[in-house]
Amino acid sequence: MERAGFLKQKGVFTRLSTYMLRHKLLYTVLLFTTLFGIVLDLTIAWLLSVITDAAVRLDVKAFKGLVIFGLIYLLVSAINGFIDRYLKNKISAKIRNELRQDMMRHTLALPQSYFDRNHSGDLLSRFTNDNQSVGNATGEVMIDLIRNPLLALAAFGYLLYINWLLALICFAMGPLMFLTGKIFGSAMRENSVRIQNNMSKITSFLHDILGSSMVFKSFSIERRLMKQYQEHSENITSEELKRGRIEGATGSFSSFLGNFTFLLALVVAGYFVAKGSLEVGAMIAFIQLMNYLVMPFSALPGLINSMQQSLGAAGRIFEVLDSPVEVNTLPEVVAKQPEFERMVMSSLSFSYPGAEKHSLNKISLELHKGAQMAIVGPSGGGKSTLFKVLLGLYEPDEGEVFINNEKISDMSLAKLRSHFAYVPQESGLYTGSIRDNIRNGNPDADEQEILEALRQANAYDFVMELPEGLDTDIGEEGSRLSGGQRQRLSIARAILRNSPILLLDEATAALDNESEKLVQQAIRKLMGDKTTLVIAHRLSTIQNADVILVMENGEIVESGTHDVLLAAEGRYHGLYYSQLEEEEAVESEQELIELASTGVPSLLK
Ligand SMILES: Nc1ncnc2c1ncn2[C@@H]1O[C@H](COP(=O)(O)OP(=O)(O)OP(=O)(O)O)[C@@H](O)[C@H]1O
Repeated sequence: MERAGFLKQKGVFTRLSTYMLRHKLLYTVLLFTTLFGIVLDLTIAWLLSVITDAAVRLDVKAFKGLVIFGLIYLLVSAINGFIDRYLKNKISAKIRNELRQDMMRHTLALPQSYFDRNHSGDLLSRFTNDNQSVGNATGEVMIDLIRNPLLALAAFGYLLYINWLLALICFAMGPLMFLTGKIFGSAMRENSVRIQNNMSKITSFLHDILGSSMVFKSFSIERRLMKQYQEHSENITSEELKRGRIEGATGSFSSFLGNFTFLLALVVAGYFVAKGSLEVGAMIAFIQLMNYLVMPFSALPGLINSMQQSLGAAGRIFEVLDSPVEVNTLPEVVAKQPEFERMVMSSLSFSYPGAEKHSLNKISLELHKGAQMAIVGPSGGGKSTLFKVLLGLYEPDEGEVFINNEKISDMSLAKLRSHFAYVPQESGLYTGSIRDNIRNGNPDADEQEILEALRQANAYDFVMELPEGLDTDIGEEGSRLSGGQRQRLSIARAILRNSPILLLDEATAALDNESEKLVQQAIRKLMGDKTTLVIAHRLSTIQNADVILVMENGEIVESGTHDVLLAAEGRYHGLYYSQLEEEEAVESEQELIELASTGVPSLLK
């Protein structure tokens, strides 16, 4: 187990070094400043001994030169320190930036199944917490891991030169320090993994909650959420407290060893000075050098722990980077819209990974240029899944889809998707301006084309009334707009895309009559003479469709025009009349409310 973990970390480190090697030059300069820093550290010990000896010898003349030397030393040391810190930060920032971008490029290419399986909050945590942690490893921690043993070695060499017996006493604690690191290291590693997992859970939780403030407010579940958050937060605190205990034990144990050796060596050094076999200056230099020997050894276990934490974080990032992608390079927007004549689905079946039952079962249909096809049916019938397969988000288990006689499995995903303009149920708008959102339909669209699309989508007037017009920031997922406004912007985006087939997933959320009318008008303009495949939840909107398919349990159980299906008195007939009854009930309820609200004041008069 332990060995497997070590091998895994070794693999992660090798992987991480490919990023580090891209900055060979910076690392070389950093190595130079580090080595120079060690020389500067030893120089201080030497300077102390020279000043002390000059003082003991009452050699006043020597001080002028020593002061000048000291000032130059301070200047050089400050410059070296600046370059050293700057380079560490620069390398770490650059590697973090590269990892972030690689991760984003990879994430954008991940298949839909990845997003269905993994929580977006977990991904967020890898983009932020883990990225930060890896940055530390490639800068500060990495260099200190190299610097500290070198400093200890150099100090040991100097100590040997001063007095070999003292040097050996000091060096004897080395193995003990490593033992400390080993004892506490594995506890620290396990603790880090638990903290990272808890961080990922809390980020996922926050992501869900903060993205749906209306839900928690309307359900008044603030206390419940607070309690759940408290649990998540306390789990992290309890692990952090454990970390504090482990770090405290590691730190105090290693500084105990360090101080013990230090005192021992000091007593011996004092004894040598008293006996006259060691100069006072040499003893002062020795005390300084002791610090350089003790400090790296006592810092080493902590550094190894930090490195392990960072490698854990890097492992989580590489896990994402190793997840299979659906495309090797991010697709380009296809500038020229493809011609479309006919789409055929033949005996298409599909089950979600791990699911026992088919979500699509032997679906066959034909859609011709200009035709308007509607899909209706009970919830869970497979309507959205059909769209997902068409868009190439999932591959069918059996059967094929042909567009103009070409198998979609032989097309690039970019080419396949260029056939469709998709209007999702939930609008799918992003934080940013209206202009940016509409342009996602066609990044090359000019101002006139954007305004025209807004006009056709019945969105022009409301956008122009906003203080910042097209530049208005619509908030998270368009939260500063009404439901109907969001839908009309989503339609404008699809209009701008101008693809031959329109995939329209009608919103289930009911809009008020006025808003509904505006959206319906926009949809009609969007459909125009376009080939349309629409998932319809309100059957009243699709009575003119060329063909209506009724889907149930992944199968097409009925198909035909509105009149034919009504006459057949089958599933569609049942769905249609039950919805009609519901709508009538809602309408009469609304009439009663209106009557009540207009009637009450007149009674009061
Ligand atoms: N990501 C998924 N993983 C596993 N099963 C899924 C997934 N998405 C949908 N399903 C299942 O596939 C079946 C068809 O779902 P689908 O979303 O296509 O239905 P739908 O007709 O669009 O429903 P609705 O009208 O409610 O949107 C359902 O049984 C559903 O539970």
